[in-house]
Amino acid sequence: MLNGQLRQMDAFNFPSHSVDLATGEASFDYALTGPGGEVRFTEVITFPLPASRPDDTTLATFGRVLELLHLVAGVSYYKAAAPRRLVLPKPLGEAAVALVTAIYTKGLAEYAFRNDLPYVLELVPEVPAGEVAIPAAYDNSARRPLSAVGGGKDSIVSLEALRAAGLDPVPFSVNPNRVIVAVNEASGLSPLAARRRIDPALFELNAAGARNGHIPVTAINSLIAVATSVLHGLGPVVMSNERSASDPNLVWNGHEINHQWSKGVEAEGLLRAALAGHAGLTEPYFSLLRQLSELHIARLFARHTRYDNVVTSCNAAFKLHNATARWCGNCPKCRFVFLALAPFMPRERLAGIFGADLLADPAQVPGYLELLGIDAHKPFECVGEVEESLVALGLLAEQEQWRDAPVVRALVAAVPPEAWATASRSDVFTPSGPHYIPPTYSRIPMIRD
Ligand SMILES: CC(=O)N[C@H]1[C@@H](OP(=O)(O)OP(=O)(O)OC[C@H]2O[C@@H](n3ccc(=O)[nH]c3=O)[C@H](O)[C@@H]2O)O[C@H](CO)[C@@H](O)[C@@H]1O[C@H](C)C(=O)N[C@@H](C)C(=O)N[C@@H](CCC(=O)O)C(=O)O
Ligand SMILES: Nc1ncnc2c1ncn2[C@@H]1O[C@H](COP(=O)(O)OP(=O)(O)OP(=O)(O)O)[C@@H](O)[C@H]1O
Repeated sequence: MLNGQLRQMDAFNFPSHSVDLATGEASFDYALTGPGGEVRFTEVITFPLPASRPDDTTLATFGRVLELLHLVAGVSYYKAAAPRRLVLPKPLGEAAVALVTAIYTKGLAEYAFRNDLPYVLELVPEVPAGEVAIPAAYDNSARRPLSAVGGGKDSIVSLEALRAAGLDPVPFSVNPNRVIVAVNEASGLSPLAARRRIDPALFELNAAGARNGHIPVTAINSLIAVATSVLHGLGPVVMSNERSASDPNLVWNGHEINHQWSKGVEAEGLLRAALAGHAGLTEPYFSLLRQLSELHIARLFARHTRYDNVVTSCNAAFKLHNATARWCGNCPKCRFVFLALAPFMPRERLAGIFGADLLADPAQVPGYLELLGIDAHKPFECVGEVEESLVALGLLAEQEQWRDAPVVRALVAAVPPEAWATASRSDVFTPSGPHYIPPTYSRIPMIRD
């Protein structure tokens, strides 16, 4: 009955949104509509409040960022039915329309692929005609950066690079769980946090068999971070999205399918352009690690020992329900991060961080073959390129502490001779590719070595 009703939905709408500046609580309303009626949702995001009320210009900019957030955060609810019409609430400028279009097509590409819904990749939002007010310019580029912290190694590398450069970062997280709280405590810095409450009705629909799948969560977290930064009179939001996040997992019906699309450089450019065009923000958001490979970031992370007891990159620790305490030790991300860190730290230290030595366990071999491109496509997870895994394996084969580990031996034997030729150490450790790092930040020495 429920699914029958959802399948009849032909449009996704954005009825309203509001914010209460006394509590910091913003509500975002959504509706799936069709001949069978409508299903409504409300997402609530609670922003941390600044010590004093911001001036009107700041509040106007904050309001504009919330308008973009309303549109982008709708993906979670759109995906429960995937109707063919996406009906925007009011006229919108070109850059904002480009962002919204990409979020619902490229950001939902893995979802479209897995649910076999090719039309999702070609959605065109319906935008009401009319004038769009031009925002006042808002330049916060010289203020303290807000550094997004996800609990994993990448954001720790950024936080420490900003701190070492004297830029006085403020750590920021959405729904900090135990891992993130512990990472912030280990940093010794005073963090800000926003609370995001997905409408529980969505979980009920999921349990009843509604369409489900991956969404571009980084775009949502990024806009919440930008809104928080504006509200608190802070500077650019610094993300830790790496070079390989821009590379697709596979091509389907002529479209690239990228699990990490909203961490990629295309999404970063679209988000920046929409924030400039719609909210007047001149330097809102960039990834400090954009030109670095995962392996390069792993090398930088190995220099910091203060996070060893808390750092966790495994996605299972970040589930909304039934999260693991730390590393699950049996997923592509755990395997990849273990392999990436192994060349740069003592074996005991790495086993201590993970609570297990993954390269000592032969049961891990099939998963590693996948990462090495020997089996299937790149997994739908936040893992580096095949080249990075090959370079890491090559480095391990040269080290006494690792070369005889059962998994290392099995993998070295399994990699075809021609595959090694595609793995260039200098490519992996030389920063490259497009980026939006502003000059003050691109001079940070730690990112350059
Ligand atoms: C933690 C995780 O990996 N979750 C993905 C998983 O969801 P699951 O049901 O196992 O657990 P929950 O995350 O608790 O989600 C419960 C339901 O809520 C829906 N939902 C969640 C967050 C949200 O913002 N919107 C939602 O609608 C979700 O669909 C669940 O039904 O599988 C889901 C289906 O494939 C994924 O959508 C969940 O992914 C989370 C949104 C998530 O936070 N994932 C990140 C760890 C992640 O994958 N990051 C990527 C970057 C992707 C990007 O482009 O931004 C990465 O690090 O590579
Ligand atoms: N809950 C969150 N709140 C704010 N930012 C987040 C959150 N989760 C992830 N991010 C940010 O999103 C980006 C991508 O997240 P990702 O999980 O890849 O990074 P990470 O946790 O730093 O490192 P790792 O790749 O080791 O997991 C990073 O900049 C990260 O800081």
